[in-house]
Amino acid sequence: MMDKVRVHEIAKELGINSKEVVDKAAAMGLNVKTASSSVSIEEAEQIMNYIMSGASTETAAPKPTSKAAPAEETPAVTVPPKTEHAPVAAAVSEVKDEPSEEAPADIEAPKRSGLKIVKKKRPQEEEFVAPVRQESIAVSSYGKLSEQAQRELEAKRAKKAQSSNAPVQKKDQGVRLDIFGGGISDISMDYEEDQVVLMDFNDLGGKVEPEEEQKPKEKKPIGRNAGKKQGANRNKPRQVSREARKKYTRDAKEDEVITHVEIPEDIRVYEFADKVRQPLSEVIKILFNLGMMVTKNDFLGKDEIEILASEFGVEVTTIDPKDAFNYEDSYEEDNEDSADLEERPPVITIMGHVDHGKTSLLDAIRNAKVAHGEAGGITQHIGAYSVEQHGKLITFLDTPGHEAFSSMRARGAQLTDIIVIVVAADDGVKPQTRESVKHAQEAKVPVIVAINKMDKPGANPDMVKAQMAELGLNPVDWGGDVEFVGVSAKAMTGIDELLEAILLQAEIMELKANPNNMAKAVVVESTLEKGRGPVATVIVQNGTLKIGDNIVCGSAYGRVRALISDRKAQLQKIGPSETAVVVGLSDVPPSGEILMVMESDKEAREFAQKRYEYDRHRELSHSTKTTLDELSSLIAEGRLKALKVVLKTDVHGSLEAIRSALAELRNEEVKVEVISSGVGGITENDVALVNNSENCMLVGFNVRPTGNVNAMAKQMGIKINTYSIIYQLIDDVTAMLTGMMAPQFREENTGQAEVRDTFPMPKGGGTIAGCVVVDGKLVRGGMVRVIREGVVIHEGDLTSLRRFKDDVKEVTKGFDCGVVLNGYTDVKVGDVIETFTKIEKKVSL
Ligand SMILES: Nc1nc2c(ncn2[C@@H]2O[C@H](COP(=O)(O)OP(=O)(O)OP(=O)(O)O)[C@@H](O)[C@H]2O)c(=O)[nH]1
Repeated sequence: MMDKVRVHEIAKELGINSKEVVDKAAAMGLNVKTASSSVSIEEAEQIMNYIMSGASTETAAPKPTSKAAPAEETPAVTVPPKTEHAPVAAAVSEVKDEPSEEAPADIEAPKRSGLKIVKKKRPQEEEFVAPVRQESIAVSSYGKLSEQAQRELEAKRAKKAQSSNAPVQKKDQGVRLDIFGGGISDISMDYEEDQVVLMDFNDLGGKVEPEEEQKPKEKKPIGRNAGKKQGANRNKPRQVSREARKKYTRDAKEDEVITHVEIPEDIRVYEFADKVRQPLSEVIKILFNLGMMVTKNDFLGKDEIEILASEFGVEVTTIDPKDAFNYEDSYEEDNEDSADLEERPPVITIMGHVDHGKTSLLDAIRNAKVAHGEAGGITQHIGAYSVEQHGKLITFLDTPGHEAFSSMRARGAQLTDIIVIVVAADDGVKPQTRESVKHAQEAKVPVIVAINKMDKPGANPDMVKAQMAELGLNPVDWGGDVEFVGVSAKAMTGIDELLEAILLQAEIMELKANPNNMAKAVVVESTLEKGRGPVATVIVQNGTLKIGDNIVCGSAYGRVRALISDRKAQLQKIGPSETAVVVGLSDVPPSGEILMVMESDKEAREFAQKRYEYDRHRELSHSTKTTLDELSSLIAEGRLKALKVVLKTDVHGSLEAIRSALAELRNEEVKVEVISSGVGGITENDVALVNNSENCMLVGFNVRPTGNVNAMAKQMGIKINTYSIIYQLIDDVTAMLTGMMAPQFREENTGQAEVRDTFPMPKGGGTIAGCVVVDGKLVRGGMVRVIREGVVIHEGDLTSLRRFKDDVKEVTKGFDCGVVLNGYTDVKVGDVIETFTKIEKKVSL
């Protein structure tokens, strides 16, 4: 039996928002605070009556006798003219979705207002609005509706079909309502309604007499608004300003036949409402009814858009807002047969398991080649470098392996031509080796295997070959197509062979680019440098990047002021597959971003600006959309213990890599929450932030705190954790997280004894169980449980364990003993007593 009604149900019934109902109910003196507060049916009726009539039960016009019919069932409002109270009330029940001031059904004004209210949603009924799409499922580029949504839709459609057959719809009845008692321009439609106000030419007999609309303004309201104050307060219940009404009226008139809209894929609730010219509350209501709680700033998903489109009878096509700043599309790719295409150097990424020698190999290659190059060439770490082998260049990406590679791939920047997988000859294939192979296979990038540490006595290249062959990489000398080269980064052997193999592979691939095109490059690493500002290491994919070029790079733009090589040489230009640090950007771009040369400074600036606005827009409106199901998991999430981290790194690549690694450190109990992160040194702000947060760790990667920051941290008792190896950082954070986890225990049973007899203790002190140990041993100091016929009937402590009259620590199998249980006397002959200890387990993530 339902004898309570919730506020939101009343609101839904009335088609207004819950807050209004709460306010009204409170004004009536009812104890109603939120949308989920409940009231009795009588109170609900009073509230509804009050809201509809603007008067409380005592003063209101006679109550509608039946519950208001759903709005959909009343496409044309039927208010017979010149009728008094009761019919007015009936009319009220039919137009319950109307705001109270909109349909006063002014008895003295029903002459020839020449207006009628029709439902916009039913064009087949109302020839006035014929262009409105009737098809309920809008054609769109989106995927299919979810099953549940589909069912909801079906149900709604059935309901609609039913209601459209209802006899109340008599379009030619010539229904007239004087809305607001004003002129046409003043006529408004409730912004929560889907009705449009149209001239009713039937009633006017073809003559429009707008003058008549002016008069009722002064007239005394009768009917729903009868008990209400006049004048300024007349429209109070809905609080819709005249301007707002005008606006909606105007919009409605202009856009009443919206059948098709173009929307961006990422559209928020209020933007969608605006686009389809529907009240925001209506959009929220529809989604709410489907169990989706959204706020106006939430982004809509594909299914939600489908549902809404169908509800509003609007066809929706999505456009990509990113098109506005997608400068990449404007790049004129070179025709494959173009005579301008020239051979370009290969770009190599080295991957492999930790400690198998990636860094050593990169260094070995670089050192070997630098020594041949400019004398004393001092190299700097810039994230990429080129070496020369027999007059041919090879560019190596020198970034935190997988992560940088993945993040670049995620951004669609396929930069790497060949992947060199390093495997230690003495260690063989390990988890990260497999991961590297997987990466390469997924990206369809050819692989060369460098078997490193060949200098070690335990080196076993055949083992490596066999293991790699198992992963699908068959060595050339075994009849496969993958080059395996034995090297030693330490002894500097095999380096030339490796470079030869790379060049050979590159030759097969026929890598080409057009050096005469405008440059298109990919950011490998970026940072903010003192004195130079934002700098980005780029690798040119096509064209030639020159000093003075106008460039755009995501939301950054500028002019190339300097190009610096890894050997600190100032360059004038860099061609395809070449790398350099670019100075002159307005901001630090993320790795993987595409840098492109533009015709003009203005063009570059515009693209960057649009991108900046887009990014900002997205950032400001983090979606808080949740379904009811998600809500409970969010609540559960709130119970998660979070280790907060403030993270600073030297370059963007590491920042992204560490962030994503930290995000993975979680289980059902603990997680990492990076509350602030950035590229650059640790600042006093960072220390202050950590100081103000609970469970917070300050982490720096390849950055060191300076004097002031150190002093401040010391004073506040904050530890600054700095690292230069990602794995150590992750290990430390993992240890911290583990420390936050609740201890877990493991039980260890020590033994069981059978109760053979029981004796009452002197002075009623309990029961002594005379037992024989049948398995293991009974021990004192641990826990005990009593088992009767296989069922545990008691668990607790052991008060005493005795052999004859002596207290003992333990009694082993085959011996008798007396056992007294703490607070438990109901031991019976035949019970089994078991002692056990709880051992704390080492928890791990
Ligand atoms: N004997 C021998 N040791 C090597 C060789 N190459 C690297 N090592 C040693 O192996 C260890 C790991 O080398 P790294 O170059 O740091 O390995 P990595 O794969 O870059 O490791 P991460 O950067 O931690 O992923 C170091 O102690 C090196 O000195 C080699 O060819 N022979």
